[in-house]
Amino acid sequence: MLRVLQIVRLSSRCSSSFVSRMRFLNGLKQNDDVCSAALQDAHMFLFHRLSPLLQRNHQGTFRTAELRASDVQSLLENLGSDRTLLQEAVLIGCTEQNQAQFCLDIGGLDQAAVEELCGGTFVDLKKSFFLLSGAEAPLVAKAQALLRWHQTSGFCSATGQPTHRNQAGSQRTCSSSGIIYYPKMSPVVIVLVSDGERCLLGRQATFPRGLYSALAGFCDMGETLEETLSREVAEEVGLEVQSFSFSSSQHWPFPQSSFMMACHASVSPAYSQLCVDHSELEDARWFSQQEVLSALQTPPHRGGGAPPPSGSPQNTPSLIDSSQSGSRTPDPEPVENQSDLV
Ligand SMILES: NC(=O)C1=CN([C@@H]2O[C@H](COP(=O)(O)OP(=O)(O)OC[C@H]3O[C@@H](n4cnc5c(N)ncnc54)[C@H](OP(=O)(O)O)[C@@H]3O)[C@@H](O)[C@H]2O)C=CC1
Ligand SMILES: [Mg+2]
Repeated sequence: MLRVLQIVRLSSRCSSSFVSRMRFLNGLKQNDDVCSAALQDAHMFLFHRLSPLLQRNHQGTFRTAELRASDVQSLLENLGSDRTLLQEAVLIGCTEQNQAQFCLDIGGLDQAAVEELCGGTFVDLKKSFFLLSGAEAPLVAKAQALLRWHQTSGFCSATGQPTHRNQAGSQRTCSSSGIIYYPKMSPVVIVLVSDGERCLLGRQATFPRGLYSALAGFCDMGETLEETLSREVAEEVGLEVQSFSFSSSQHWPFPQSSFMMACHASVSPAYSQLCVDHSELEDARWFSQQEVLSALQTPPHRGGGAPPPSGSPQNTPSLIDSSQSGSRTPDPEPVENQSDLV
């Protein structure tokens, strides 16, 4: 308790609320007792087999279900589950008021019973991205990535012995060797290539029909950002990048955790002839600014792979990189009709 007070005092002395929140979270990761105390009064994000629990409000928009740790404890009691399940919750952040936020996967419980008791629905993460606000989607993505990491990291890859998590769930330690494991993610570069007039988009055979996106690729061990970018563009479309600039970054939970770094790159118009590697991409093409603008104004097609809207589907992408659209929220409609992502 003394340690809790020390951390609260340290936080309150900081002038910036951002600094205060970061210090508070770091304290929870470092001290299991402090973290346990924060868990008792935390905001909880519930998942069922990695699908988040969403609730629909009066305006018809979706939000993550607002639950406190005490609500989850009552839920566990109601369903005859072990109350200690709450200890498996993983820290994902904190509110502006330094209220800890945790996530918990209750995949062992009856899904329909939990949905009825909580007045919500467990929704596939990809579909949730279309329903949640730009502020909530990244938090839910982070939560799912951490829950998945814990579910698949129960044993040490060096000794084969069980690993044990700290209370925050920010690391796991091998009980035999003492090796500490941290949540893993793969760095990926996603790049919009331009020849000064047009931009280059490609599609993999597995993409939903009509979807084109910027080129992307995993970083090889030892590569810099610019080396990955140049290699991927050379490998996938046979072009040599002249210059590039960093644009933004995003965590991407599909299919495993990636750290996506988005860049713009330019190639010489004189050397813009594409030589597509069809083992990687089904198609890649240059698109004019007008084509991109009209595609972005076309609503995403619904129904998981339904054909793009009529017009000139052979020449116009119906979705451009919708995979980066975590903050894009279409009009609410039945969850099962939301469009697919990469
Ligand atoms: N436009 C796009 O392609 C978009 C991609 N993304 C995300 O970016 C990621 C990377 O894009 P993608 O074009 O698939 O990547 P790559 O162009 O690098 O091609 C994927 C292949 O790279 C190999 N590979 C190398 N390192 C890894 C690793 N750490 N994890 C998995 N595979 C690896 C695998 O081939 P092998 O098994 O033969 O070694 C895999 O099939 C995707 O997983 C996707 O989630 C997101 C938005 C858009
Ligand atoms: Mg690729």
